[in-house]
Amino acid sequence: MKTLRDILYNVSIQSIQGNADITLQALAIDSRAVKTGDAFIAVKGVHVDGHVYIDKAIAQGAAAVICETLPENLSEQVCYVQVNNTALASGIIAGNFYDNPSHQLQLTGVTGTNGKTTIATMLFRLFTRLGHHCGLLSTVQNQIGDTVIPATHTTPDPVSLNALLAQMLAAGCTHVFMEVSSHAIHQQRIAGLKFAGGIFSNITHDHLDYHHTFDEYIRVKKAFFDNLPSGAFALTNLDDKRGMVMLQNTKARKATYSLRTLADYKGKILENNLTGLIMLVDDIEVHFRLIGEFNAYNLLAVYGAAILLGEDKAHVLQALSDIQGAEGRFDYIVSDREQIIAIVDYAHTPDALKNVLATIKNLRKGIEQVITVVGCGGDRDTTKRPIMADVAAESSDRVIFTSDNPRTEDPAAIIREMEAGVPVHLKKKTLSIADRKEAIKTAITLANKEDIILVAGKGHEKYQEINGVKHPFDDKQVLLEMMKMMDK
Ligand SMILES: CC(=O)N[C@H]1[C@@H](OP(=O)(O)OP(=O)(O)OC[C@H]2O[C@@H](n3ccc(=O)[nH]c3=O)[C@H](O)[C@@H]2O)O[C@H](CO)[C@@H](O)[C@@H]1O[C@H](C)C(=O)N[C@@H](C)C(=O)N[C@H](CCC(=O)O)C(=O)O
Ligand SMILES: Nc1ncnc2c1ncn2[C@@H]1O[C@H](COP(=O)(O)OP(=O)(O)OP(=O)(O)O)[C@@H](O)[C@H]1O
Ligand SMILES: N[C@H](CCC[C@H](N)C(=O)O)C(=O)O
Ligand SMILES: [Mg+2]
Repeated sequence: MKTLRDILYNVSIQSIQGNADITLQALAIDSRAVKTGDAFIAVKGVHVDGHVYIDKAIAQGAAAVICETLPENLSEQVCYVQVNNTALASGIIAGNFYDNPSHQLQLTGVTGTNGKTTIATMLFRLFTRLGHHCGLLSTVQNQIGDTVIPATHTTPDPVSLNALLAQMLAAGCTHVFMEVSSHAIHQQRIAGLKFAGGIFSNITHDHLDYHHTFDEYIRVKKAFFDNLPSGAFALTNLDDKRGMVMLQNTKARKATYSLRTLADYKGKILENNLTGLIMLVDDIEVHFRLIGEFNAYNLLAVYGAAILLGEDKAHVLQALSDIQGAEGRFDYIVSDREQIIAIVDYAHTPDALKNVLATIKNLRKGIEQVITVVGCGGDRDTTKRPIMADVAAESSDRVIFTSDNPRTEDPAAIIREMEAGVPVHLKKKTLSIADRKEAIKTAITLANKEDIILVAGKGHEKYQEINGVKHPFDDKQVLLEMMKMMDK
């Protein structure tokens, strides 16, 4: 059991009112989760200021309150700790509460606009195959060895994050691979964590609703590398325009990967088709199951990180050769009768969509049509909508605009914003069907023998979020059912 004083180690404190030697049951950053004997941390959020819930937290039994501004009336039963920045403090406090599990694990973080889930998942699978006990924190799911724990975020809040790392350590894990989203860096969800390494995949247009400008988005991503310790490695993609910028101010050991220039980990694509990639990796020829140039980058990142974590080159390449990609990433099925290829992919940014469609173009033998079904999420970056629609129309023969997760927005309005991005001469290729199931059905109806259908944006997701309710929905399942029903 920890006391309040124990968990304040390394926290920059302004004042303490009350007894800091009380024993704490748990930590909560949400008043709704507070139970008797807990410490409540009041964090300023995007929508509300957590400080307004201090009284509610106390009414629910909070024994301690950590805040930036003290309430006017203080309760005698509660110890108040005033700090400069509660978001930052919550990471350090959560680390202390759970005995700083990241300090006893080899924790590798992956950041970038696209590829985080793929890289983290492949590292988890690779290191498991190499005989290590591993943990994974990703958009698709969290994992402690074979045990799956559903994920609510790409990077969880600091209390959940440290609790998960502690569980991983207790279960005997030595290596943990996690995605580090830009929201998490900005909101200090990773404060206090000790990383053994950081990986940068790429940075392109996304999340401008949150970060406002591309420069700010770059600055936030770079902060992850700025804060890595000197004993860690920082591995970057040399072929990304901002690859070196990310490492400009890092204290960590710098390393690079590239498909185009000299780098510490160098790759070359020899073949790229539906059976996978054949690549030269540091002059060794290897076959991989993943498809597409963008996955050649992901594979190089995984390879480089594995070597930097002390693994043997030959063992790594042998094991990596047999590993599959993450669920819902270029996940394809081929129909029995007409050999229609249907691909489910999580492309939800302009760059991801461009890459997936370029990969499909490379796979085409010539006459097949490419039919793309795509939507954009509600309550997210609105500026990517017309761009994604344009990308889809440019690189497909037919496009059906549909709903992704509308969240609190009107699906028809999102689709109209997408349609506005399609140049006049491409309009005849497109149609709009808000109902995602109907849209997929229409794509199958339009498909002839050996055509390729891309269903983009939702990948592994098993639901569609409409007005706060998650309705069961699975792109791959819908494709399978519809193909069967229509006997294609
Ligand atoms: C925009 C964003 O990132 N929001 C995150 C943020 O919420 P917020 O700032 O809106 O919080 P708020 O509602 O203003 O509340 C402020 C504080 O008051 C507390 N509160 C609130 C209500 C109450 O009754 N009692 C109470 O104590 C809240 O717990 C919070 O600490 O802090 C919350 C607690 O950590 C997160 O759950 C929430 O994620 C929301 C649900 C979300 O959708 N986030 C997405 C955008 C996100 O983080 N995505 C990235 C991935 C992106 C990618 O992969 O491309 C991710 O890492 O998942
Ligand atoms: N290295 C890459 N470069 C560009 N696009 C990629 C790359 N890797 C994957 N993609 C594309 O981006 C999509 C999302 O990939 P992945 O889930 O690995 O990324 P992510 O960074 O985890 O995304 P999120 O931010 O949603 O967590 C894939 O389905 C694919 O279309
Ligand atoms: N992690 C990303 C995923 C977007 C996936 C897409 N299906 C959507 O709902 O917009 C986000 O929260 O922005
Ligand atoms: Mg992810």
